[in-house]
Amino acid sequence: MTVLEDIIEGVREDLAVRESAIPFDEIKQLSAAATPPHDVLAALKSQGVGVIAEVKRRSPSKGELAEIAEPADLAADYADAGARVISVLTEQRRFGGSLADLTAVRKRVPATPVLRKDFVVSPYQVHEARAHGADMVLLIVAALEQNVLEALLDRVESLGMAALVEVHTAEESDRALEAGAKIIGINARNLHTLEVDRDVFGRIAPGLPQDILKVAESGVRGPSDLMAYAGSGADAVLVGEGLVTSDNPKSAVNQLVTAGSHPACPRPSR
Ligand SMILES: O=C(O)c1ccccc1NCC(=O)[C@H](O)[C@H](O)COP(=O)(O)O
Repeated sequence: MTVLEDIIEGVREDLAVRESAIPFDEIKQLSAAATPPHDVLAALKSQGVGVIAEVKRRSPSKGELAEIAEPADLAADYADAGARVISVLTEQRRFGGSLADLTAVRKRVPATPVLRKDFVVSPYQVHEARAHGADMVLLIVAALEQNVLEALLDRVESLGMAALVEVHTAEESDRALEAGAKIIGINARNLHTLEVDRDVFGRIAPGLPQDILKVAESGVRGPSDLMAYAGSGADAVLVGEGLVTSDNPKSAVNQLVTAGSHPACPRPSR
């Protein structure tokens, strides 16, 4: 069993518990009653290379990263420093996240789009994301059959949210395009082996259509990594570990935002 398969097995077990506590019809009603979502596409299309800043306590690859007693405080720092989107890892077993984290962040940064970063395999989780205030949902191509990917993408967009469709290979990027993805995240991390290869972005991004928003995920440790991804066509970078392990996460985001809007930073070619 690969790391990704192991994570998804746990995600399905936890999901079954939540589904028995709150039935599907009820979570649908809660999602319909939530405050309308932000326009994430518009936020990501604004000038320069954007920063998606992640609330990440721990990970399968690195173990404990940061305690993060108050995820809302961290998110407020990220937003103040100019992050375009706040990513909240809600998976519990391997990342130490929760839907309570998502709710707390949503409340604290009402003007900033929020991504539910999880291993979404069912429409229930999409409604759950919306009910807890998410504007964007991660869909991992490697974790989903094509028909399921397409149905989930439809569901996300029908609720007014945006999908970050994550790929790691050229074959997966073909599947993402086939499904109708508008925002494609190219993850440097192979979720089966956990190996990080920053060159994956540069191999896949140039083959994607110009109008697709391209997000470089994983392995950003500072402004020079952002600049390198920008040079290969990134519209935004998604950063977790480099921020939560910093002595000053707010300043770390600010440095990335400054680099992403600097005249020397390669421009996204939209
Ligand atoms: O981070 C992991 O170890 C990991 C393992 C298995 C599945 C997903 C994993 N991470 C999710 C992510 O994609 C990252 O949190 C995100 O891209 C930020 O990466 P980084 O800046 O390197 O923390």
